[in-house]
Amino acid sequence: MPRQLITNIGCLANVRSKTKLLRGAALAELPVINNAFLLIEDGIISEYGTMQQLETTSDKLKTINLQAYNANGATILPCWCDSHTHLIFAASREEEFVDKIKGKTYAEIAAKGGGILNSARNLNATPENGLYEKALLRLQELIKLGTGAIEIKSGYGLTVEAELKMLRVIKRLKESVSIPVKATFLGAHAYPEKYKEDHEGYIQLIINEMLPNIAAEELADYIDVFCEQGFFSVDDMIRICEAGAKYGLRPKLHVNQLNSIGGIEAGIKLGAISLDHLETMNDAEINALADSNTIGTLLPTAAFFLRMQYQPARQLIDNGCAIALATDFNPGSSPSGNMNFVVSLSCIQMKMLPEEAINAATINAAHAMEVQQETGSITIGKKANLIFTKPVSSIAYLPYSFGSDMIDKVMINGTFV
Ligand SMILES: N=CN[C@@H](CCC(=O)O)C(=O)O
Ligand SMILES: [Zn+2]
Repeated sequence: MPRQLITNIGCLANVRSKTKLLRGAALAELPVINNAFLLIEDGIISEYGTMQQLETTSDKLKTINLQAYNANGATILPCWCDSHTHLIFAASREEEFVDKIKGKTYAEIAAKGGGILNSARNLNATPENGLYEKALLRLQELIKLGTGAIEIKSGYGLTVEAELKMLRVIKRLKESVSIPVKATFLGAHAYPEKYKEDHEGYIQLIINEMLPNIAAEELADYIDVFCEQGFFSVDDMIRICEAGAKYGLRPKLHVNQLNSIGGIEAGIKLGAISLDHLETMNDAEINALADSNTIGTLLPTAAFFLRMQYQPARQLIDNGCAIALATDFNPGSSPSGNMNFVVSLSCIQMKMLPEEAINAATINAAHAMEVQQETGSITIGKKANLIFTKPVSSIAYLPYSFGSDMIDKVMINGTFV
C-alpha cells in the first residue's frame, strides 16, 4: 500500500503520544492539532503535525509512492470503539417495543417468555449462515457509522449448540472484517425455559459443557454474566467467572442495570476488565469502582430506550472512576449500534462534556476491550481507523447536532470504506 499523506486537516483530534486509561479531570482533556497533516504507511499512523511543520520537515515526505489526500478543513478523529454489543441476533423485537409503549415493563415482558428468551427461540431456529449474513450486514453498516473496533457477545443461544453457533459466527466476522473484533461468552444471560426450575443444572451446563467446548475451539476472549434479580445471582456470577478464569477468560459483566445486588464489589474482586450498564449505583459502589482498575462501561441508549434513569456519569467521573461508553446494540433494550448517538446522548442526558464523551467512546473504550495498543487515539503505530467529519465549527458541534449525520468518510487501516 502506498504511503498516504493527508493534508489540511482542520482539527486532528485525540492525538496522543502515549496510550493511557483516562479518569477524573484527565477525561476532559482532548488533545488536538489544528491545521494538521497525517501520514499513514501500510494502514498505520506513522507521523503527524501541523501543516507548518510539514512544510519545514517535508524531506521524508517527498519520496515516490506518496498518495496525497486534501482533507479540506475536515475534523479527523479516531474511530469509535464499541466495547459492548449483542450484534448476533436472528430477529428484531419491535412487538415488545409496542407492548412497552402500551405500558408493560421490561421485567413483565421477560417474565412471560419475551425478552432474551424470545431472541433465544429465534436464534436456535436460525442456521449459522443466516445469522452470519445478518450480522455481517449490521457490522458493515456500523463501520460506516464510524465504529472501528467492536466487542460482540453470545447469550441468545442458551444451549450448548446455539452458544457455540453464535461464537462461531463472531469468529467468522473476525475473519471477514478488517476492524478488531472481540468475542465474549454470555451463556449466563438468562435461564432457558428448560432450566426454569433447575438453575443449578444450567450453571453446570455452562461450566461443564459450554466452557470446555468454547475453550477447545478458542471461540471467546471474555466471559460475561447478567447479574440481576430474576437472572443470575452474585454467587452464580462468581462460580461462572471462576470457571471461565480456568480457561483464561477475563470477565466483562452486566451489573446494576435494574438493581444493586452486589455485582460491583464481586466484579471488582473477580478482576473484571469492565462492569457494564450501571444505571443503579450507590455511593459505596461508586467509590469501590473509583478505587479499582475496572472500567465502568455506560450504556445510555439502553436507559433511553427502556425509559430508565441514566447512568450517573457525572458522579462516576467526578469521583475518579474510569468510564467508557458503548451502544449495547441488541434487539431488546438498545436496537441501535450508532456510537454517534451514544456520544450525543451522553452529553445531553448525562452532562458529559463533549471531550469526555469522545474520550470515553474512543481511548477508554479501547481499553475496555484491550485494543488500546491498536486503536482508540491518533498515535504513531496505531491503525489508521479514522472518522472524517463534514465541516464542523468545533468538536462540540458533533454531539450537539444529534441525529444529523456528520460523518463524511470513514477510513479503516488506511482505506476509505
Ligand atoms: N441486560 C441484559 N442484556 C441486554 C438486553 C438483552 C435483551 O433484552 O435482549 C442488555 O444489555 O440490555
Ligand atoms: Zn448488554
